[in-house]
Amino acid sequence: MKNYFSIQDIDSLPDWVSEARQLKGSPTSQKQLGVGKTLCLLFFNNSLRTRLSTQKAAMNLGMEVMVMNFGNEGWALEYGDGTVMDQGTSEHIKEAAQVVSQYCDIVAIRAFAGLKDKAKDEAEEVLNGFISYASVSVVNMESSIGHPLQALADAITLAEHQGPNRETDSQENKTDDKPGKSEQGQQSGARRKPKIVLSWAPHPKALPHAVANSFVEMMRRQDAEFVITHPKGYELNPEITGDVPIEYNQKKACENADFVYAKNWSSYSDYGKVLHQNSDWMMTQEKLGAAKFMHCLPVRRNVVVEDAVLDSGQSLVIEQANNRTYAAQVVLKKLLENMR
Ligand SMILES: NCCC[C@H](NC(=O)CCC(=O)O)C(=O)O
Ligand SMILES: NC(=O)OP(=O)(O)O
Repeated sequence: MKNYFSIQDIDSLPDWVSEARQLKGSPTSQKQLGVGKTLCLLFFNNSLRTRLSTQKAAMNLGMEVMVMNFGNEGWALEYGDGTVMDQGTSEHIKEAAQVVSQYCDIVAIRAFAGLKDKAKDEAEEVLNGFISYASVSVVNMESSIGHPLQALADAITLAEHQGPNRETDSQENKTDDKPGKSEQGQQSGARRKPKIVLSWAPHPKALPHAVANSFVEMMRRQDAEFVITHPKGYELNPEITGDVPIEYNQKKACENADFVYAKNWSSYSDYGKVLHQNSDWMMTQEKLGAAKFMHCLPVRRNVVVEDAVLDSGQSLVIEQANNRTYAAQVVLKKLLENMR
C-alpha cells in the first residue's frame, strides 16, 4: 500500500482491526519503526480528533510530526493544468506537493467537500493532486467523499462491542455473549448477525457525505445486518450504497438494532442542499432502545441526538474517538513497513 486513500486500500479488514487492537494493548511496542521519519499533517479544514489522534499515533511509532493549517495560512493552491494563474491562486499543486515531499516521509491531508459542485468534489482535486505530484505516501484525513480513518476506528469500536469482525467470528458456534438484547434469528447455535443502522440525523448546516460513505463502504465488508435510514431525498451515492437496504421509517429501522450510528449529510441528488429541518429525526433514547449509540463527533447536542443518549452508558462516542489513534497507528505502521 503506497497511500491510504479509501476503505478499498484495506486488504483485510479483520486483520487490520485485530492489529489495531494489539497496538491499543501495547501502543509503543513499535516505537523503533518510525524513528527518523516525519509525518506532515495538512489541514484545509477544522479538526480536533483527527489532528490530535493522528499525531498521537505517529508519536507512538517514534515519528516526528509537523502540522500546518493550510486553509488560512498556506498559499491558495491552484490545481488546474495549464491555468493562467492571474487570479486568486498563488502556488500550483505541482510545486507544493513536491516541496512538501522533501520535508516528510508521509503527508496526511484533510480537505472537505465544498458541496457546491459535485463533479469538482468527486474529482478530489486536493487529495488526488497530492497523490499525483508528491513522492511520499498520502493519507486521507477526510476528503470530499471519504473518511477512511474514521470508518476504520468505527470497525475497531464495533469489534470491541461484539459487533461484526470480532476475532471469534471465524470459529463461531457460540450462543453466549451475543450482541444486544434480542435473541431473534438465533438458530441452532449460530450467532445472530448484529444489526447495525446508519441513521441520518438533522443538522442546521449542509454537511459532507464523507463519514457516511466510508462507514457504508466499511459495513459492506462486514458480516452484519446493515440498514440505512433517512428521509426521502437524502439517498447517498448509489454507487457507494449498492444493495444496502434503505428504510425510510427511522423507528422501524431502529427496531432490534444492536448499534445505531447517527450522522447528518446534505442531499446528494440535490447536491449539497439541506432539504428540510426534519427535527423529528433526532436520535432519542426511545428510538435507540437497547442499542449502542455511535457518532464520529463533533456532535450537536439536542439536534442530532438528545442529551439522554450521549450521557448514557449506551453511547460509544468517546471510545470511537479513542480508537482514532489506533486506526491511524495501524495505517502509519503499514506505510512505514512498506518503506523498509
Ligand atoms: N470529521 C468529522 C465530521 C466533520 C464534518 N462535520 C462538521 O463539519 C460539523 C460542524 C458543525 O457541527 O458545525 C462532517 O460532517 O464531515
Ligand atoms: N471525527 C473527526 O474526524 O473529528 P474531527 O473533525 O474533530 O477531526
